[in-house]
Amino acid sequence: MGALHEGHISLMRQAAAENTDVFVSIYVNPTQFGVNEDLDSYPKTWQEDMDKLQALNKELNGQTGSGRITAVFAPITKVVYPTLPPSSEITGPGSFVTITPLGSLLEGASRPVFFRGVATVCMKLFNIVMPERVYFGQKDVQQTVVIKRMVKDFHLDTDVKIGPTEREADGLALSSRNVYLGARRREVGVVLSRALKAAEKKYLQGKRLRADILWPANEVSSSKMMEQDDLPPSKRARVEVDYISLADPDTMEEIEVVDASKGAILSGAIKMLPLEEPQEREDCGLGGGAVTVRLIDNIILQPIK
Ligand SMILES: Nc1ncnc2c1ncn2[C@@H]1O[C@H](COP(=O)(O)OP(=O)(O)OP(=O)(O)O)[C@@H](O)[C@H]1O
Ligand SMILES: CC(C)(CO)[C@@H](O)C(=O)[O-]
Ligand code: BAL
Repeated sequence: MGALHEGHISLMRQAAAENTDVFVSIYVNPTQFGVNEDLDSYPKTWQEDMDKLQALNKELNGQTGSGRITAVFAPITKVVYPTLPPSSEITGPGSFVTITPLGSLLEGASRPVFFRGVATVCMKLFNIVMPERVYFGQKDVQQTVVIKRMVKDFHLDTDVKIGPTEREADGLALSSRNVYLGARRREVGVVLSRALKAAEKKYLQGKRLRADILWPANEVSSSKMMEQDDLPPSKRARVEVDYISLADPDTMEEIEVVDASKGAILSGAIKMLPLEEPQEREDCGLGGGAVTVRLIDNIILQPIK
């Protein structure tokens, strides 16, 4: 969806290492945004994106045995949705791909049209470009599960490859939406990756029960929420937890016990609420701190042989 950062570039590097020709798609797909979501404020940085791709190609040209970015596919909506103006209503008309119940859980529960939009646009992109391999980031873990399921169930002839989540030094997952955070919310936003790390530690220590794994994550997030609530509005960055989940890696359904031979997916979503009292000369991020920023993250609890 553009507004490229190192997370996206890392996927392109991986694709270039494994293929001769890499197509980059840049398209902010309207059908995956609900009517009250942030389609209009989604960051668009076309020129900077092109500069980054050219810089990457320069770097790749100097490497032997590496492919390069051959094309950027940035269609207009009339090309992607040729028949009807696309609908973001759950009951709206259109030709859609739905993956249920997988697409209704977690991110799908908070964003009811999201995975219908994602599966639909990816089906279109795959049909147009006919890639031998497609590259997605682990940051959007449920999306990777949905796409793998779609490829399997619709017999699509492509390999789905997943690249690791790129992070800031303190653990915050890179995301195009981070530009809206500003310094105050940026500092608090790292709570999600800290909470998930605390839960992962329990799994690595041998815990397998849901309650034993998730309590430290809930503890980390609720103490951060309380700490911020107690600060004055001029200093705090309020945060709400949307969900913290421990789920089956194939179905994304919540589990009570982790089967260590299969592993599990720990994931979460938080909402950074608008800044209440932005201060003069404060770095409030794009939008002056007024945009609610929803952040997601996850850790895969690897199977233990
Ligand atoms: N930090 C990251 N590390 C690795 N891959 C990433 C990262 N962030 C995004 N990606 C992947 O890049 C691809 C394009 O994602 P997209 O354009 O939606 O960007 P995004 O940064 O995830 O945006 P947002 O967080 O605002 O949804 C997706 O496959 C996504 O999983
Ligand atoms: C898969 C995707 C490109 C569909 O628009 C989007 O959800 C994304 O960038 O993660
Ligand atoms: N990477 C997911 C795109 C979205 O949040 O709409």
